[in-house]
Amino acid sequence: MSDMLQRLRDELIVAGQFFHSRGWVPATSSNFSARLGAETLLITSSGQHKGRLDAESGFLRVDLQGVSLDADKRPSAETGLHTLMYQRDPAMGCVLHTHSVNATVLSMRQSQVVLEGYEVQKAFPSVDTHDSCLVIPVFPNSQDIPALAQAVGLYLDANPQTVGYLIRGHGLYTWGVTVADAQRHVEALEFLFECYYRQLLLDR
Ligand SMILES: CSC[C@@H](O)[C@@H](O)C(=O)COP(=O)(O)O
Ligand SMILES: [Zn+2]
Repeated sequence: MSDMLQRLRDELIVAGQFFHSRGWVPATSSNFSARLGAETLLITSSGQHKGRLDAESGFLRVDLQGVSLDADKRPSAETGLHTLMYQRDPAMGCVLHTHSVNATVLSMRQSQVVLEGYEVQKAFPSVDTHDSCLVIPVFPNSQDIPALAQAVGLYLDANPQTVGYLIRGHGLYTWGVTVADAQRHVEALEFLFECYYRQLLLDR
């Protein structure tokens, strides 16, 4: 087993523990991946508790089409939403999907979440001022992952600055060059969703 695989696997295990401590990966929800090479990804296997990932059974390798390279293990049911991001960008290093209460509830009420005026928007490399606008689109949920991935891909073609998206009643997808970057983006978006939600309540 390569040093890189072990390092990325350990980083994803720690990310899962952190997300679990914050209540963002309930039950067996959520999935994580990281790039091992030009054509290979490490991804969580389906049905695992992401706060208690086992180094052996919790992960497998897939190719960029999502085909398992470890025959005895089944990749995440949402692998197509991960491979989409790596296929689009050779610099993509990590994709994280979480199921927080705020992401789930907001996605039921909004067609998009528009974040404006928050200092924490600067957690994203493309943002250098609070005086900016981050649009987080909401896609209808679907069990047809190839169709969902196609819809996301078309949106990203038209909106390449997008830093993450929501799936209605389901959760958040965000990404980064490294696991640390993607983890920071989950944390920033969760903070911003909490602020957005509280502002909606104050404005009622
Ligand atoms: C336990 S419900 C959540 C799942 O349906 C799914 O949305 C999810 O995030 C986890 O699926 P998985 O196949 O374990 O990667
Ligand atoms: Zn999910």
